[in-house]
Amino acid sequence: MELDKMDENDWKYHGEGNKSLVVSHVQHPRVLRLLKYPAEDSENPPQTAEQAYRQIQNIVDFSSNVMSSLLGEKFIHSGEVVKLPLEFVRQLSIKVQHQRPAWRCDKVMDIYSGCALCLPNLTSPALHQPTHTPPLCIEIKPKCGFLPSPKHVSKDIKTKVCRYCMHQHYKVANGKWKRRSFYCPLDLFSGNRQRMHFAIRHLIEEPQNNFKVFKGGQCIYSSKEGSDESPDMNSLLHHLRPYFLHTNNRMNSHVTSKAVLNDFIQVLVNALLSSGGGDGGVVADRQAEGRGFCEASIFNKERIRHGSRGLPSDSVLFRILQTQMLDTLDIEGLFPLYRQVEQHLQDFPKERTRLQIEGPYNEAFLEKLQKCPAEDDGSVEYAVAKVHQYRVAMTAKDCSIMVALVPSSEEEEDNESLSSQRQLRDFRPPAFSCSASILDLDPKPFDSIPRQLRLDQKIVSCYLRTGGALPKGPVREKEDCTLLFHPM
Ligand SMILES: O=P(O)(O)O[C@@H]1[C@@H](OP(=O)(O)O)[C@H](OP(=O)(O)O)[C@H](O)[C@H](OP(=O)(O)O)[C@H]1OP(=O)(O)O
Ligand SMILES: Nc1ncnc2c1ncn2[C@@H]1O[C@H](COP(=O)(O)OP(=O)(O)OP(=O)(O)O)[C@@H](O)[C@H]1O
Repeated sequence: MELDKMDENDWKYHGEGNKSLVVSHVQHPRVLRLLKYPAEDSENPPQTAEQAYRQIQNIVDFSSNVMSSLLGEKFIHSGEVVKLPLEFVRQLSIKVQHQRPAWRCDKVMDIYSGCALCLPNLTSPALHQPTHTPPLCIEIKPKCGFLPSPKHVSKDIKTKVCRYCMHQHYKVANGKWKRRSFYCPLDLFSGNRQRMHFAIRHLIEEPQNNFKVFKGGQCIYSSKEGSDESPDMNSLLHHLRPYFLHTNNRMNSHVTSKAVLNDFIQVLVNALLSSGGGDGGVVADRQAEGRGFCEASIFNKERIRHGSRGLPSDSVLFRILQTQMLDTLDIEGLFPLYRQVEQHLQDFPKERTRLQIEGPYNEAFLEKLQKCPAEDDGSVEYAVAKVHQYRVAMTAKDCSIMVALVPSSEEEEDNESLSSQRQLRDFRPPAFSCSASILDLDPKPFDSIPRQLRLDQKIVSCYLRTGGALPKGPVREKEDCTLLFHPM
């Protein structure tokens, strides 16, 4: 990228979250991720260019030195900080403004620092030689996949109903989303194919900010926040159909919509479970302790035909779950330790640096959280290590997975078809090369912890007030088998 020859016409709006706005290059497979600030700060940027540069460098360091070691290098693309001409950034901001969703416009793109994070465009993968059919990329923000231990929570409901399912009630009550999603992260992280299939079907039905589909780098399926309408599933099926026309080893143009959707979900489940040659060990403790099933999930436990096999030990979901589970105390158990650290920093402000509260996110930081004593010995080191662990777990609870499905080239498919005809008489899944990456691995600020506690309390009390009635028995059998199809 020639930084002195940047032209806003080479870039287009790609997407955004709460903290950053992403533009993609029109020709090369890369994106720029720019910081956002609250709109009221637009006249006076809240930090200097040097601070913005440091913030983005911290993101790179946290991703490459800390999260990469916990999640596995093969899933991580940390990118690099780039300095951009200010005029380019200003023009870019004007260019993308009209494409931004209204509900994200309470924040503005940073046009002052000229700093951005340059990353590979994970929606334009080049795993194989280019094929005629564009790759499909599926972005899933899975959220927290386990229930907290009863030891640390004050409300029993937290050990029965997962945070995501409770949060849905709060989000609908506050108008963030019009409809509740029946996706449950504990089903996705179960490692049980039926439960995972079920979870993904509910992500498709009500994607919110947890599910998007890209085709050839373009977003073709996502929720529009605040909109009354469900996303257009017929349009999604229309896009997916050409990828899933093979049944019984034959091209079949009469494949039903249901079959297309089932095949799509099956390929996605396979990609999420793919172990990349690992030993296939399983997450045992979460299941055994009863922390892997949420009572609000509408998946009927009795439908599990085969016991859960757990997640393969180097699958992307396993690595994310293990990292999330560094939160061993729940926010309620962690908060007193946070207060202890806060008090210590008030008494000894210089300790902030030694304890690496705002980084640097280097090997020493990783060591601090990995070598945390098993028991609370009352030391500030213990408290800091638990806070660091909690923050890392927060990042893992808020990251997204990008699964790339690249159709095999026709030549490869022909060869594969010959061998698979010998092996599989009745079903040949579509041939894709799959890969998974993890995105949005920013460090969560130390002082975001009190907000976590307040939000936790609001979510639980809202759930107990409005939605606390758990589904009774094996309910919604019908719902868990039926997706709403409209004639195409
Ligand atoms: O607190 P949560 O679980 O609602 O997560 C926030 C996300 O909300 P979600 O529930 O996924 O819609 C929220 O996502 P949205 O803005 O709702 O798309 C952010 O990811 C936020 O992270 P940050 O403060 O921008 O670093 C997330 O905040 P953190 O708690 O991870 O800091
Ligand atoms: N490397 C990438 N390649 C392709 N698309 C990307 C990449 N990074 C981000 N995106 C897209 O941009 C969107 C916003 O990015 P990201 O999730 O990093 O923003 P954020 O502001 O940190 O989100 P959050 O709301 O979770 O804080 C993502 O949902 C994804 O669709």
